[in-house]
Amino acid sequence: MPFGTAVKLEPRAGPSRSKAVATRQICAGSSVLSCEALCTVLLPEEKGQRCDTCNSKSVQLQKCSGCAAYFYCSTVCQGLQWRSHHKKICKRFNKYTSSLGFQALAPHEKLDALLLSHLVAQLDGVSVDSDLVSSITSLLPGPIEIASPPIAFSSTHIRAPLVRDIYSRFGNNNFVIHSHLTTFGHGIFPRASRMFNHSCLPNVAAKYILSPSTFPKMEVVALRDISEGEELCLPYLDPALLQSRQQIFQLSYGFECRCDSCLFLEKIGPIPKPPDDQVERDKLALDLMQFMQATPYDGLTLSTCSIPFPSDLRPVFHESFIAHVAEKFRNASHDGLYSTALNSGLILLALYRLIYPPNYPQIGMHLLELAKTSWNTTVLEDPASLAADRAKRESRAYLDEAKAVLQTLGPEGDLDGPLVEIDTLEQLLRA
Ligand SMILES: C[S@@+](CC[C@H](N)C(=O)[O-])C[C@H]1O[C@@H](n2cnc3c(N)ncnc32)[C@H](O)[C@@H]1O
Repeated sequence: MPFGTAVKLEPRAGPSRSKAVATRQICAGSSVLSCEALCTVLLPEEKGQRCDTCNSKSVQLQKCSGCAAYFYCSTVCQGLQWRSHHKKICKRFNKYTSSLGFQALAPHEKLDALLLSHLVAQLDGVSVDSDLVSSITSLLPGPIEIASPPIAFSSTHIRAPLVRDIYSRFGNNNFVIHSHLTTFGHGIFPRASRMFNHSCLPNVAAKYILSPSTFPKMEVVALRDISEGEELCLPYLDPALLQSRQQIFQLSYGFECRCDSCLFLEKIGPIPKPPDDQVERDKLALDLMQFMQATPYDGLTLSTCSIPFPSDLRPVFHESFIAHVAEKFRNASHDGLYSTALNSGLILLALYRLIYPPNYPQIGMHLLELAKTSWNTTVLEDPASLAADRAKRESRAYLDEAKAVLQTLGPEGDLDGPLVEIDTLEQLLRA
């Protein structure tokens, strides 16, 4: 299968069937795959905020005059979606979404039902033997057979067994579409699904390019230099789901992850609950920071680092501990003491560096938040004070690091975003 010159498919042992392998050295920041969405659906809260075709945000969307349930930023986008699937769905849409069958579905099932409706309507005029249909049916099915939901359009051509066959690929192949780490829709990208297996220490990441008059495009970008022969892996889930991820892989994807990060967690044993007592929690965080300071951070996560991890620090990997630190940082950075924000922000940074691979977008976004937090302090302080000078230097340092990380992934998603914020903050720091 021709996937481009930098990547080829090779057989792989276990349930994964095949793997995407670098055919040559790939530099960090290079795009290894670019493909248009076959089909997308917006999250309900994004309806009317984004164009249903190109998914760009707009304040001047035109409603479909037929169903009043789809929104477009231009007649070009409306025409594209009309020809693609909406002409088959429009008249029946409101009856379908108010039907008991649709109403009884859980929110995530409703989203799948809408995406499946779009896809079946789109495939209606296509031969069942076509490359398009087989690009979906040749994907690996999920581990559990789930009845397909009612759909808006029943095709005499794409019959129920084929619809079930297609739906059985949804759970373990479809992608969430996001902008600057915020999910706004789901999409089907068969080429990317066919290629990439999962790793909790991925060396590539998916970003989405939104431009008017086209369907959203996925680009898969190298997060670090990749050697010839290395497997390219995406994260299927947020790697910070340290406790729950194996269960999700088993249930939704039918595999056990054996990446370095999972082997590391297996080696350190079960993750104990962190203490409820705030003083003890703070002590745990302090111990983590001392351990990190004593450990030369050379761009490796702990799971690929040879230094043994102290067992009394294991509770820092509890999902509740990470969530607690993230919330403390969020609250303090918006409306609290700089010292509290900086303290919790640095603990979160240490955790992210342990969990995520270098150049992972979460690390870059968090460094940018730290830079903004430091800058906000300089505004509150006397400009001539030592405290203002220190906060400015810290802001500069976090910003430089954020820039290096986020530029690896490059521009993505909505126009306003971290790269624009970096430019603005750079100008403020120069002034
Ligand atoms: C999107 S597909 C990945 C592409 C797949 N290799 C193929 O040949 O089509 C997802 C499925 O690949 C398998 N898979 C992905 N990552 C894996 C991993 N790290 N270990 C084992 N199986 C994996 C699982 O069966 C999963 O449901």
